[in-house]
Amino acid sequence: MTAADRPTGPRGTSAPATPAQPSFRGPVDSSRVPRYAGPATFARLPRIDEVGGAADVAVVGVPFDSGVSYRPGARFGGNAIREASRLLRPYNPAQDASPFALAQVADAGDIAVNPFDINEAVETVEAAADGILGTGARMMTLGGDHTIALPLLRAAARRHGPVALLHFDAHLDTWDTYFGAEYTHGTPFRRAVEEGVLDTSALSHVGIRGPLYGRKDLDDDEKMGFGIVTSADVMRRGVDEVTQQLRERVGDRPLYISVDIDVLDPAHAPGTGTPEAGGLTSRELLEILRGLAGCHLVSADLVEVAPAYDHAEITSVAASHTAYELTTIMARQIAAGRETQG
Ligand SMILES: N=C(N)NCCCC(=O)O
Ligand SMILES: [Zn+2]
Ligand SMILES: [Zn+2]
Repeated sequence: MTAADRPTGPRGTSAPATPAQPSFRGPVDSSRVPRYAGPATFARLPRIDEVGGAADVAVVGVPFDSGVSYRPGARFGGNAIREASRLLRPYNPAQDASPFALAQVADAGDIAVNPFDINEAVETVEAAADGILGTGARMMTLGGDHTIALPLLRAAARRHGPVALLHFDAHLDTWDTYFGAEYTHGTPFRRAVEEGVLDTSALSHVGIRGPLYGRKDLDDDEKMGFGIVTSADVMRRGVDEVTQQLRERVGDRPLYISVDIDVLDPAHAPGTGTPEAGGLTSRELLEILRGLAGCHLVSADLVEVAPAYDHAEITSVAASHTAYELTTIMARQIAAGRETQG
């Protein structure tokens, strides 16, 4: 084909054979710089200031655990996950994607929150999340205890409208108050329903198990609109059937995924504050998440990693892989959106 034969664009210019692919700054190359060297960022990715202060996916820490009802220590979770994530590699075979080449994923550091004033902490997280989502970024937040889901959901809803929620947890976290306190790690999703930040036609808990205060806990939860996939359901029905059900419930709504690491069995995640026997395996959790690829995931959190109770980084490694699957879903979707826009 000569130049004259080439198809031309509307203004007579030669149409490029393939649109230019944007390039993104990825992780430090672990074949050149030992993976245990240097300060930890999530997956050895650049800090957000190293990529011009903006990213497609911002990985953000929230070192806060003043909302817990039992063991403290989740304030150290984000940094434990960053440390454990040094071993992640750039290609994710389970989703056939190199997430950090598809979108700019960067570590946005920590939100500095007041450990002595929960109300102020909730406001600080909400304002910081507004700022990050306002740049057009999606958030992958590393907790911190589950209290932080409320301000994160408020910010997500301010940007997208009421969001669908998939909540992976041993616990319902739809209780009313503890010691009269409204903002705790056992109450974020009741507050979120009350405030109208959730799309109540698309709410599911996954991995629920363990003793409750009373039957009313379940009745209240159902009235709020939640469906429950128990930990035993995952075992009996299997990952594929459960994932299909979750996908149908969520549809193409803007989706928030909240993962409390205690959804995993204490054998798979001992490093957490309120452990419950009989949980998911890390394999089950990762497979369910992979099966959610293609959903419109706008933000996610991973909370309740308390490294003081961990052994050999079992919990923080599982958490780092969980965050990796979630960021892969986001990066794939960002790249797909870029392609449809041309
Ligand atoms: N969000 C977590 N991890 N736990 C909530 C447990 C609340 C309770 O102690 O009843
Ligand atoms: Zn929990
Ligand atoms: Zn929780």
